[in-house]
Amino acid sequence: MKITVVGAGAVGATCADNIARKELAEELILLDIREGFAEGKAIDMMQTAALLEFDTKIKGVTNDYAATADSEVVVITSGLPRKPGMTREELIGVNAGIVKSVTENILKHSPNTIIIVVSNPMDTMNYLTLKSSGLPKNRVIGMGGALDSARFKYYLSQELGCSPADLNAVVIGGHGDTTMIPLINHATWNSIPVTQFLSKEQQDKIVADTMVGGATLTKLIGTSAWYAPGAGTAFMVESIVRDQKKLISCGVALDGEYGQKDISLVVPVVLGKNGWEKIVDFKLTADEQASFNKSADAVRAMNNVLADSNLI
Ligand SMILES: NC(=O)c1ccc[n+]([C@@H]2O[C@H](COP(=O)([O-])OP(=O)(O)OC[C@H]3O[C@@H](n4cnc5c(N)ncnc54)[C@H](O)[C@@H]3O)[C@@H](O)[C@H]2O)c1
Ligand SMILES: O=C(O)C[C@H](O)C(=O)O
Repeated sequence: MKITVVGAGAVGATCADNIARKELAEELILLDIREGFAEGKAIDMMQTAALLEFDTKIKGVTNDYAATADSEVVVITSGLPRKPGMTREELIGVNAGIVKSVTENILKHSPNTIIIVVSNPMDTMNYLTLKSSGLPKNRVIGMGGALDSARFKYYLSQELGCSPADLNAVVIGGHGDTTMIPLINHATWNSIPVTQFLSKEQQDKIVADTMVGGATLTKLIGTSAWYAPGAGTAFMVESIVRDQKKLISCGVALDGEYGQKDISLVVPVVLGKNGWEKIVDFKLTADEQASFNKSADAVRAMNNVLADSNLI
């Protein structure tokens, strides 16, 4: 198994670190545009191999796409992160060009790969990759829901005083401060609805905190988060390369599912060796479906920027 991570910054390096620790690949290429950066990060990580006892061989390269040839999975994290006070959507101007050119270069050497898009604004960057790569839709997957669902579980566990691992909780919609939809009415604590243990006020606060989870960390840190984003991406990679068929919220192309078409939005999908293999219908209430449609409108408006800029 060969995996490539593009972008050796905070998220890309953390994702690579998680992939190596889990030994998800024999060969892991870390690629960045900044001279020597990925090489340095890769050597630093390889120097943990003796301590952490993993066998994955990590190699860093500067813009050398030939080194990525025949990767079975490629993770794209290249691009600017937001600063405090910014929305993810404000990154589109710079990141769309980066994601498009990275995708083109990757496909020259790995034409049948599975691409996981992390760069923001993720819903629109995943749509761009779907449109510009020509890959079958099941092989283009956006990371956002895995992270947002983990954050949702964190906030629920804090309020319930329980282990996040005992929770089932899912976020769908868009990966934006106002477009994500934490499905609190579907969330359970070892199969008991969490709504049985939380007041309406507590529920509303958990939902609101989850939605601005990324912005909260950006304000605290000064740039956006990377530990949970890197782990969330590796979690998806693991389900694909081990063919685990885990049900994970991911950004995927919708063709009528959840009432939407010609858009990438986050919905629960089964992830396995073929990429996303099945969209699972959560049977939304009328209110949840209305929120989903509103998120779709907002994401579609961002997607239109791509056409206006001749990127698709
Ligand atoms: N989808 C999510 O849930 C999620 C979570 C966290 C971060 N992100 C996004 O991921 C991206 C990366 O975040 P970060 O914190 O790692 O940023 P970072 O600045 O630490 O790293 C980005 C890296 O991309 C590299 N890069 C830029 N252009 C490139 C190109 N053309 N080819 C190869 N490499 C290139 C930079 O040199 C840099 O090392 C941002 O857009 C951020 O918003 C998304
Ligand atoms: O918040 C950000 O801009 C980065 C990422 O999308 C996140 O949710 O952590």
